[in-house]
Amino acid sequence: MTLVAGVDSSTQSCKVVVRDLETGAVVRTGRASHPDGTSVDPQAWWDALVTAIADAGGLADVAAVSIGGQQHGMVALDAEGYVVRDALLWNDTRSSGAAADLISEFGADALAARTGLVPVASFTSTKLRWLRDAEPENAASVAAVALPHDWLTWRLRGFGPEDQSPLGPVLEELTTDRSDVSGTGYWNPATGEYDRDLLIAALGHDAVVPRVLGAGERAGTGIVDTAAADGSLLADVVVGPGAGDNAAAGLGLGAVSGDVVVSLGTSGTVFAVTERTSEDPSGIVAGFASASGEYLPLVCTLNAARVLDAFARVLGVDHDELGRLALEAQPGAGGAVLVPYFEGERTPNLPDATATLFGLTLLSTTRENLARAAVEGMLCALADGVEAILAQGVEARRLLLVGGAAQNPAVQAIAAQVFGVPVEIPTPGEYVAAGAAVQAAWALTGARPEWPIEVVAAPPVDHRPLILERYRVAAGTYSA
Ligand SMILES: Nc1ncnc2c1ncn2[C@@H]1O[C@H](COP(=O)(O)OP(=O)(O)O)[C@@H](O)[C@H]1O
Ligand SMILES: O=C(CO)[C@@H](O)[C@H](O)COP(=O)(O)O
Repeated sequence: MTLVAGVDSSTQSCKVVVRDLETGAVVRTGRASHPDGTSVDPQAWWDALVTAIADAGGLADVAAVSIGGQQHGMVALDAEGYVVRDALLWNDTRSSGAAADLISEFGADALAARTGLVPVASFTSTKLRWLRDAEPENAASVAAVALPHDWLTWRLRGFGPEDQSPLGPVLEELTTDRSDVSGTGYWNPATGEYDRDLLIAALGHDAVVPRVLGAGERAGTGIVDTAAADGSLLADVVVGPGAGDNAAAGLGLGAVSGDVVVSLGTSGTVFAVTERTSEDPSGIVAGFASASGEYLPLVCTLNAARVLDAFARVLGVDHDELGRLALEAQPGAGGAVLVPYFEGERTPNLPDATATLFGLTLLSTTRENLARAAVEGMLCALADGVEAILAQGVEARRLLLVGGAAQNPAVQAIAAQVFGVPVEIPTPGEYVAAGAAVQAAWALTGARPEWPIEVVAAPPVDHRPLILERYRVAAGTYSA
């Protein structure tokens, strides 16, 4: 049996899935946690990757591997290959002022046309501008800029600082892919080229940026044997291009025209695979590229699964019980409305906002209504995203619900009430890692594998417009 491996280095954890090349069947899995926080030493991701690989039984018998990862994080390297400072993650909002500065210097319309994006704090270019202004000494020492999956791929291939890697700090060996580079703010999805002027405007000087690989292209051959202490290499393992996690999930799901994916992980995202680039000067829809050669218009919120984590904690229950409580309440949660901007928010662009519970009365303040308000608030925050994606001309025959929180039956049922589109739940699984495994197989054989995806639930459409109407009134008070 030929085996391939896919990795999802996401915000909260690292997951490794080993699959049978022929059938796509999952053979082994491994997992390790990432530290909390929005500013993280990338070494923690490497340590988690090593642990997750060991947990998955190692990669010694695997023919190919590819790494999907959280998007946008700024991994700044000096000329010796050391990280200059902790990486600022996609959900770190300190660069919101830098985003506003870039917009006022270049204009939202021009930036949307040049990069597919209007800057918000999530995007890498704003983090570089923040570094230039807040930490000029660190900025001056930056020799290369990479994304989380680029850096992990480079390290796994054996590159890195002299004292930490067998092959040393060869910055020119950094690679990325179309999907992840499209979230930097200095790459043009229409031309497929870096926009060097924007990179220089952000960082203050030029730097090495990773070579951009196409779908199915190899980053190289040979990986570090993470089970060996001496840095020896597994010389024959093919390394795929890797991807941003959302694009990898799209690939893992085999998303095609008519599919809109809603992912409920740390972030909430809504996206579709399209033939054409998208340009949204309002900045709501990011015009990313897909991991399979097309495009990936995407809307992202900062507050998704962890909204439910917080309410489960406060109510002293686990996720299953939170779901049971939520389903015992009526749609609309007795008037309780949660606007869940716990981490600030990106869509709408309110980086300093906090969450608010509206509409509480003595009668409505029950555990059931609070649980339901949490689920409704998390989903309603994404409803505008679904509308914005459809406004880009995307057709939605069904919404595919994935990510940690999508496993919750209450989330599935309430999604069918909030979104006006049929909802389907694919077999529970790690779809980012699945997409990365697809890339590994593609890079190994030269052909995209066709592994089956099954839908295990399709809650009947039960549209309750009242839920979203009330939410919009409450959320509207933020921008008033
Ligand atoms: N049954 C469940 N109900 C609600 N939330 C869940 C459930 N299972 C996992 N989660 C939450 O999903 C999140 C992890 O999802 P995941 O898609 O792996 O996130 P990420 O990719 O951002 O790390 C965690 O916040 C976890 O608590
Ligand atoms: O910033 C975005 C998309 O633009 C996020 O979707 C990140 O890519 C993090 O993903 P998760 O860890 O939530 O899967």
